[in-house]
Amino acid sequence: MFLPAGSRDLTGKQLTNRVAIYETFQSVVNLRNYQAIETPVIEYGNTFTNSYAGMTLKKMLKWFDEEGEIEVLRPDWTIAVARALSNQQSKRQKWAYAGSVFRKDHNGVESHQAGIEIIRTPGLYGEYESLFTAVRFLRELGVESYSIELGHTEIFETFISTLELNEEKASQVRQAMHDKRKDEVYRLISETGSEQTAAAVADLADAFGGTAVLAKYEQEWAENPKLLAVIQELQQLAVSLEELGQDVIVDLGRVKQLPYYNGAMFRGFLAANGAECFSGGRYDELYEQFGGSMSAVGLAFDMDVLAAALPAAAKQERVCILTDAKGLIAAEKLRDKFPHAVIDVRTDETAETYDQVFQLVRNGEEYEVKAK
Ligand SMILES: N[C@@H](Cc1c[nH]c[nH+]1)C(=O)O
Repeated sequence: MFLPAGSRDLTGKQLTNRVAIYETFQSVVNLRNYQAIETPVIEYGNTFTNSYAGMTLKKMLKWFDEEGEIEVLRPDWTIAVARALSNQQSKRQKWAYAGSVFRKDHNGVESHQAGIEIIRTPGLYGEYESLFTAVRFLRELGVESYSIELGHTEIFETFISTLELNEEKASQVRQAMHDKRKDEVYRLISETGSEQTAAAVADLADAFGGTAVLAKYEQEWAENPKLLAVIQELQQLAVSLEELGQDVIVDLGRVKQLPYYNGAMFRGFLAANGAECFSGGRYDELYEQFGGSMSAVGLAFDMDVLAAALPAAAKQERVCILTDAKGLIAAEKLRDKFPHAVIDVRTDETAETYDQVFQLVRNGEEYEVKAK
């Protein structure tokens, strides 16, 4: 039997690690007073494709329902949670979730996320809380070597808004910028006539690295209150993370990879393999579809990346109890003697390896335990 392209079965370390990681996530968010939320796996496509959410149907798993409406498998938690919360009376600010998202990309179709969303909080509270939760969670997992990258939607968008680009052109520039194809960025923008903006945006493709980049652009944009405010915001976040002992990098040329972001954006990268283990940002405008903008910030961890990166859980003692079918009850009782061991009760021999093997031998009505 075959699976559709992109679907896969999972066993072993990757799966066991993921379960353990979910447990750590639950305990971290419980201790920070997050409220759990779960949304259905099946939703209307429009929830994600409307002009506020901005996703495209192309990569979603979708079909028509009997009324001809497009339904999709949850392609994004953040939008689904916003929809759900807009129907709720709850005044809670901090929400946490865990489960699959479905998008067709190079990694397949299903990925596993655990995330947080923080709404209705003042100032930079949402950014701090998101980032601090990430730091705490990764520390609890024993992930030590990673960098947090800070970016901001309003740098690239401010430059772009001064140009009259149609949708198609704007998305080409965005893509070229995302791929850091500096020459292409310059070419596309200078075609519109503004060579000065073309040079400024192309330069942004190199504006990444350590936090010294912030100091450089603080000077460069000293006369531009909007960009200066962005730099100062990123500086505050960077300083707070560094105070917690965190390695911070910045990418001022970063473009939003999800259409709903409008503010600070952050990502976590594992030092070992450069894999992105979390990603998030501010998205106040997504809530405008429910009447009025609202402070909203969050991030989601890639549980598959984390599961692959963690070492296998510490080995537990493995015990095998061999018995005949009638001895199963006696074997069950024997478990109490090994409260922390992994115990396999078998009625047949096996090639699996154990630290200890016992045989239950019938002696009248009783069973005796013999070491093998
Ligand atoms: N939903 C985003 C992560 C996120 C959570 N909150 C804000 N952003 C993602 O899938 O990458």
